[in-house]
Amino acid sequence: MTGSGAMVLQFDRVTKTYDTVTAINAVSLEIESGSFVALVGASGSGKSTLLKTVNRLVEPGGGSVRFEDEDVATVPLPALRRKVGYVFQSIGLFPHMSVGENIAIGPRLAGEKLSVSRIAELLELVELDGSYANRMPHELSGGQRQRIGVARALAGDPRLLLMDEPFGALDPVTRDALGRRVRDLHQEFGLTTVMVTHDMAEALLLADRVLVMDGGQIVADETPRALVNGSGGAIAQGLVAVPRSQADALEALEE
Ligand SMILES: Nc1ncnc2c1ncn2[C@@H]1O[C@H](COP(=O)(O)OP(=O)(O)OP(=O)(O)O)[C@@H](O)[C@H]1O
Repeated sequence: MTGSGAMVLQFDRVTKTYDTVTAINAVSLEIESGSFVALVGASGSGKSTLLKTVNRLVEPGGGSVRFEDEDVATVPLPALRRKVGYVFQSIGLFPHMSVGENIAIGPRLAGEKLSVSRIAELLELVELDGSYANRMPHELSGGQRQRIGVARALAGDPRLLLMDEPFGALDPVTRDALGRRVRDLHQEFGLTTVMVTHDMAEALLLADRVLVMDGGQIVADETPRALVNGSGGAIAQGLVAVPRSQADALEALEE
């Protein structure tokens, strides 16, 4: 369910242009505290670029992004990145650091040392035993690495979680389990979560609100229920048609 009603993120006519490509075209958008928002759309529609304007991996050419009523352009980067957890597909664990050191890297860069018990606690949040802290990244499966990515994103006690195709490289069973775990953590910690995904079924099942991007703009902004019931326009419905036709095909196999 959505949260308190306060707006945690406010995009005001945010634009980003690369040479001749307008990756984001004057996007204005507000995201409510406690909501779980999925950002879907075709490849190249601007999803990742929009997400990265929040933690300033991308600096917009125009417009502004406000996080908790502060323009992110004016917040010192370490403080911003501490409050904003970030999980992405190629999780980028440092190969020569143990799992524990990888989890603790964000706080360490901000001058804080995480205790062994805090690292074990973070591992338990993603359903891994505390002993994983001593492993090296190459000793993990892809799903375990992605769990470490989530633990690392939570290490700074963020209030906002940004996820860019976090489960894209995972097998369907792991993907489903980790998606539901993240949804539970979102609820447990009262986070606001924005997740980029290619998978409309994942968006419909995990999010409270689904934003559809096309050509650098948001062309639909609907609840999953409204999308399933036909709202959102042609582009959104084109994306909903994929899981719908798969569900129909499965049903047709039933005896
Ligand atoms: N660093 C960059 N330099 C030049 N063009 C870029 C850069 N980053 C993104 N773009 C372009 O901006 C547009 C939007 O890219 P973006 O990565 O935001 O799309 P996306 O919807 O996240 O795509 P995908 O689903 O494939 O990850 C694309 O046309 C892309 O080629």
